[in-house]
Amino acid sequence: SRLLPIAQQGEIILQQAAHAVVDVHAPAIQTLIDDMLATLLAANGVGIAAPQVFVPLRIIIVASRPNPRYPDAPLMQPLAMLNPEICWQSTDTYSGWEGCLSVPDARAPVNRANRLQVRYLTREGERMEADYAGFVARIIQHECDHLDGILFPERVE
Ligand SMILES: O=C(NO)N[C@@H](Cc1ccccc1)C(=O)O
Ligand SMILES: [Zn+2]
Repeated sequence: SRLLPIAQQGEIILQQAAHAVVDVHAPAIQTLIDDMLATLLAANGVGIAAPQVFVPLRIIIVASRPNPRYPDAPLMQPLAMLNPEICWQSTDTYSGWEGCLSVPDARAPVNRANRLQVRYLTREGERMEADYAGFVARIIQHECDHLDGILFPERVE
């Protein structure tokens, strides 16, 4: 895997909507997923979206785990979600601290839905629907915002 450059706030790519992946099995898509994961781990991140590495595709990786930046984060296997769609989210929201690999040295409390249901394709092309809550649900909302060109400071009330 390669470490990819991470777009910083101000890059136009971060303000644009990304496009759906058509061929999940394309070698370039599989390589991109591997490189996004390597880039995320090297940055001690818990999530990343393809536009952050200058690729306007609807691919996110969710990889919560305790690390120096989020010591209380729950541990999960890193998960690539292709063409993710939040198909339901709870009306109850809760505030939590967020950061972004594209917005350096910024942390702010953001209100997010506490629970959600997301439909996505796995990197193997399998259609999934799953429920998430808490910090992992927060990461998913943060990453799906990137796919629509929204950065977390725009969510700060
Ligand atoms: O920039 C990203 N993701 O886009 N990475 C964030 C993800 C994130 C999301 C929500 C709360 C905390 C952290 C990070 O600091 O690892
Ligand atoms: Zn981000």
